[in-house]
Amino acid sequence: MAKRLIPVILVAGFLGSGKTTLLNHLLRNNRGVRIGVVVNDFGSVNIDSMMVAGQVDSMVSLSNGCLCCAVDVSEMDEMLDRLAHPRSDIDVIVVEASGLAEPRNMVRLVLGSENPHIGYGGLVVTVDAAEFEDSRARHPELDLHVRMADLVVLNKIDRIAEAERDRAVAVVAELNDRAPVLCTEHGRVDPRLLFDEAARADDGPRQLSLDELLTETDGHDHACGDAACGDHSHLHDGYDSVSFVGERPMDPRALIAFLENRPPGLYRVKGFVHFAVAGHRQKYLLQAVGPHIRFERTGWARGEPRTTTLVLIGWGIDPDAVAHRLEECTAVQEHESGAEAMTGVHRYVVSN
Ligand SMILES: Nc1nc2c(ncn2[C@@H]2O[C@H](COP(=O)(O)OP(=O)(O)OP(=O)(O)O)[C@@H](O)[C@H]2O)c(=O)[nH]1
Repeated sequence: MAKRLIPVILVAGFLGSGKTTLLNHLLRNNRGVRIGVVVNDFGSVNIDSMMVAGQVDSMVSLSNGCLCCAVDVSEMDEMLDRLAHPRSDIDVIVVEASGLAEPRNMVRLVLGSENPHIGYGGLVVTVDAAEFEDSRARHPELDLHVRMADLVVLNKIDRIAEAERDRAVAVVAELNDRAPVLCTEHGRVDPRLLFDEAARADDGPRQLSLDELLTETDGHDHACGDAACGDHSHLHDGYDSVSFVGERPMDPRALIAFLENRPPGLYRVKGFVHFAVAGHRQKYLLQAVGPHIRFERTGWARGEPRTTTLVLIGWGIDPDAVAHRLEECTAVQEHESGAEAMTGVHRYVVSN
């Protein structure tokens, strides 16, 4: 019997909508299914790969550019070849796109793959239910992404009231009456849904989305400059990212003041923070999506340098000015006392 094709499932969705959270959920609840991942981040520091590291055996990570136009089919093949080869023990590959990726190009890259061991397993699009209306108003491209999905994960429903959720479901269904819509908190999707879906790759690559790809026109001007990208604008047109690595600890008050008064357009901040405040020397995971700020306490690995590593993404921002403001948030010296300085941070700490 021919060896089963390894399905490649694409996970796309706007900045901060919950792709890494969903991926981590799948990795933790893999039910014995061996998952290989391709993680792509827009910044030069790949925070996403740091967030899934330790949970996954096989990972290929790409930073500093959007998979959808930073690589061509042969480069995508190189990545897939590292996970899917005759001796591979991987059952399924999940590709997490950057939050600015153009799913259509990602699908094209997988469908164009010459790797004989893989099959296209479908496109999952995550949607931040709380930010959906604002985001689609600012980025009409997001509607097209929902239309292309084989499964829509309407995430963060804990942040909205039931009526708002019903409205969001109705909008998604109107955009795409073909794909199931799952309402989730923290990306908690039943993995069987994806992996069962994925098993269909036995019958050859699924081409549901391809039909749409070939017929869909989104009416936008082409602004990418990459002929392979097709005739459309990109979410990452006009976006800038700043990668910040601070050797000196961060001053908690200054960092909170920065986060609460972000430069307009700075939509996404993620990474790890080192505060050298007595009793608070843990590694703090920082996540900001739109107006929401969140810290989680985690631990430093043995020997891990105590640095602050952040990626900041926004539209119309001045990257040098952002980097400068962050530099100003670094503390001149370690705070041996003054735990009260952490009060502002504590307002945003959530336990996992
Ligand atoms: N309240 C709430 N927060 C969530 C939920 N899902 C994810 N988050 C939080 O949203 C933030 C962003 O989640 P990620 O999974 O990193 O989002 P992402 O799509 O991978 O982000 P990018 O890679 O930057 O595009 C994190 O702080 C998550 O903990 C949810 O269902 N409810």
